[in-house]
Amino acid sequence: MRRWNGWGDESVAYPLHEGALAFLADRIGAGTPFADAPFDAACASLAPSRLAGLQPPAGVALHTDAPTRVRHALGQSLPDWLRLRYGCIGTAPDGVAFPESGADVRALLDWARAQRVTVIAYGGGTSVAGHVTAQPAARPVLTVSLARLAHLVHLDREAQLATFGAGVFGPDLEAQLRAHGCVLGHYPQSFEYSTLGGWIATRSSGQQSLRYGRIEQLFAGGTVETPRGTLQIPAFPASAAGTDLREIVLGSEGRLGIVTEATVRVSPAPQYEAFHAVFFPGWEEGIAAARALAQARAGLSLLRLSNPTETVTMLALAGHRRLVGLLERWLRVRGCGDGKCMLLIGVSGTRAQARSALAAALATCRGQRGRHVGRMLGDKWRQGRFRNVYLRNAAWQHGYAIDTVETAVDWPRVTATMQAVEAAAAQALAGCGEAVHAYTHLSHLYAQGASVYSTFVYRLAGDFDTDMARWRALKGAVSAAIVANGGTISHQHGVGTDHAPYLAAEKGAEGLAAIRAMLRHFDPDGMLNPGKLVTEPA
Ligand SMILES: Cc1cc2nc3c(=O)[nH]c(=O)nc-3n(C[C@H](O)[C@H](O)[C@H](O)COP(=O)(O)OP(=O)(O)OC[C@H]3O[C@@H](n4cnc5c(N)ncnc54)[C@H](O)[C@@H]3O)c2cc1C
Repeated sequence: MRRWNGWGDESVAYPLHEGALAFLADRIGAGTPFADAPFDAACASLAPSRLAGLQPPAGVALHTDAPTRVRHALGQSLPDWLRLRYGCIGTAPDGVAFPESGADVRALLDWARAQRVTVIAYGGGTSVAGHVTAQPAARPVLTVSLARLAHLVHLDREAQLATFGAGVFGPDLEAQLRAHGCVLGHYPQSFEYSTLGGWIATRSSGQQSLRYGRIEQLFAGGTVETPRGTLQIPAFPASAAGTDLREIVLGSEGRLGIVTEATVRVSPAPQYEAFHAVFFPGWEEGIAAARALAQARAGLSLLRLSNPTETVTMLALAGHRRLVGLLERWLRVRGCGDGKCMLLIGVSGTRAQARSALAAALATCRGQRGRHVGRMLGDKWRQGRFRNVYLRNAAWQHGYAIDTVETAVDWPRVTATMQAVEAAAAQALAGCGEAVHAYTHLSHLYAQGASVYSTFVYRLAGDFDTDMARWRALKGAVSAAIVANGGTISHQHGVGTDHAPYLAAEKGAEGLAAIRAMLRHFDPDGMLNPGKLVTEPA
């Protein structure tokens, strides 16, 4: 069963070992564990449903019970966690509907418009930017879960196109494709619990986007039910027929309509896949190699460069102290001591393609004094790629919060942005009398620049207001640092509520006005997910 107040399946634990706890205590002080609010108390705190007793469209399941409402009230951002863990749910949907077809979604939107009900589309609820949280509103709020629209509708192997119900979760989507020898290749870290519709609506990016592309490249067309009517977007290999309507659906965050079916570009399953690790003496060498590899368009499936603090942290959290100790001694005599950086390199395709891409990549790395250490760390990363997220649960149990931010900037600004974000986090938490353990990796690499992804670990105070104040201080400071350095407010997590105040910095007044006008066209009454993406001007 899925955890109601944390990440993932209740039966999966990813404990922090003694060494990892000592590592954290050394850097930011020992955490203090405290009890979470019980589920029953969270349910009891909800206001009565304003949809109870209303008759939904024929044949559509509408649940107004408190447990279902709590389970669909919040996403996975740190403020969402604070509200769940402390039992301060606040606003919750008045009901959750489970349509089983596009026609059900159409009927729900027509019904909601007639009843003056606000509608929030809900995929997997893995948003980390406040996307699925109901705003305090005079109107009742209906969350529409796409969980029952999860099937492979059509597969055209010749055209390499697959059409799915938009509520399909990552593992189910890949399993249905694998049965036909295909993959989509979209692997966000939230893969286990995020959905195709959510990926499209938030412009998501998967860990192997270097090979398969971001969701923008994978989304070929589909069906969107909007309050005004049905938007059907056909899939063409390419088109010069004016504005591409996919672009207005991508990143629309549930404000334009509900994606019911999506057609995606699939690939034959790779025959071979491997992940290798290379260490560099320092950041300068690592980033030079990473940039050269990205700009060579070298046929790799993954490049992920950790800065020195992240490298140390990953090695400390890995356990296996003896093996890591041996590795570090081996690296030290080869010039990679304190300050070393780890680069993960993924190769996929036929064995011959993978071997030749890897050989070329390692030659580039050697030019920057990179030391190839083989596949062991890469294999470990692959095993843990969707499991490391469970560390958030374990850290919380020991009194630590983990939060992340991400942006993308051009190469000349990558290092300065990384440093500014980490420094801003340290300063913000120092203002709260706390220390932060901040570390960064470049998660997605392009010829033009890279995504800069920073993680922050800091102590929880154990009460809602203080922890919310700490998060606000941190989030405000790092967001301001991103904007000041010319970064986008989000490379992959979207805007939601948490990033909305910073959107004007990159869209400008005219850009925001155009987005608002476009949303108003499809949703004239403003009934879809208000307060997300763009706020209405005062
Ligand atoms: C631990 C963790 C790791 C993550 N790693 C990544 C990562 O590597 N890459 C990445 O891109 N993101 C990542 N995310 C963020 C998150 O998983 C993505 O934003 C994801 O795309 C959200 O999908 P979802 O199905 O959970 O959508 P939800 O959270 O349910 O919804 C997100 C938004 O999309 C809208 N929406 C959902 N479905 C539809 C639909 N069918 N039609 C219209 N609108 C819809 C919602 O209304 C909402 O505004 C991570 C999140 C967590 C918690």
